[in-house]
Amino acid sequence: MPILARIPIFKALILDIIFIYCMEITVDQMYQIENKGHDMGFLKKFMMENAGAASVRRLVEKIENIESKNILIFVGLGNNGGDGLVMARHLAGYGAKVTVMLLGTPEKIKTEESNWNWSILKKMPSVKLMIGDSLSFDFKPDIIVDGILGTGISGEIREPYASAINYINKTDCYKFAVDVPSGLDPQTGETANICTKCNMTVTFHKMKQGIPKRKDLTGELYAEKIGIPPEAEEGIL
Ligand SMILES: NC(=O)C1=CN([C@@H]2O[C@H](COP(=O)(O)OP(=O)(O)OC[C@H]3O[C@@H](n4cnc5c(N)ncnc54)[C@H](O)[C@@H]3O)[C@@H](O)[C@H]2O)[C@H](O)CC1
Ligand SMILES: [K+]
Repeated sequence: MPILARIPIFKALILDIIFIYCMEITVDQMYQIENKGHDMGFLKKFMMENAGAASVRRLVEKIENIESKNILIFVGLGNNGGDGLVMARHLAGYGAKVTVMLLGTPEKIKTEESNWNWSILKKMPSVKLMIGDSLSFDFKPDIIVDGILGTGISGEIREPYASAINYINKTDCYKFAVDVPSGLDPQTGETANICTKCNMTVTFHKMKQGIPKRKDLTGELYAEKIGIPPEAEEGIL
């Protein structure tokens, strides 16, 4: 054993570092765990539901009088956007004034679980749905939810996501990131050409290695369980 590790305070520190490191996983491991959980029968739509619900719980804990707030939710066409759609439904349940801005057209939504959530929102007049790339709104948001890009990010940010990220950064309000601020690579902690700067970030299942390196962009940071069976980690972690 190295000399320093024999001194109790250093031993505790080394154990702490090992513990924190083990708690963090790679993005690739996250996708493998998610797929294994899905194959076990815990479907991705349930994970998405829990991700959106856990995010809303954190937001409601943080913001007083959520029912009086104008909340603008930007959603991308992948599952990060799907989590944003779930949040919209839950926030409407709290009585908040919710507007969803889908960055694209509904036919381009990429996954079954996101489509499923979009189709529920279409039956909910309590949530205002907008599509396309216009960034003009007839209200001032108190809160913006960034559900644009998550673990699926690759390369420089393309339109219309880039303009939405710029809009978020120049708007003065509370900003909440779903899973990871859009533009931040959750594996490396590096940013693309642009990235949202948020007040709170809720990531799912376990912390991804790059995210805690960028507390300047995440704001308050939490990792929330979303119901994936621990057995889904077997052979992966
Ligand atoms: N961790 C979990 O168990 C769960 C995570 N969930 C959420 O799902 C996203 C990951 O979803 P995925 O569809 O794989 O990726 P994204 O939503 O991040 O987007 C992918 C989509 O975006 C386009 N894209 C990629 N890079 C760019 C770019 N630079 N510019 C423009 N567009 C880009 C591309 O077309 C991709 O297809 C995760 O973060 C969580 O939020 C689940 O909901 C629950 C389980
Ligand atoms: K995001």
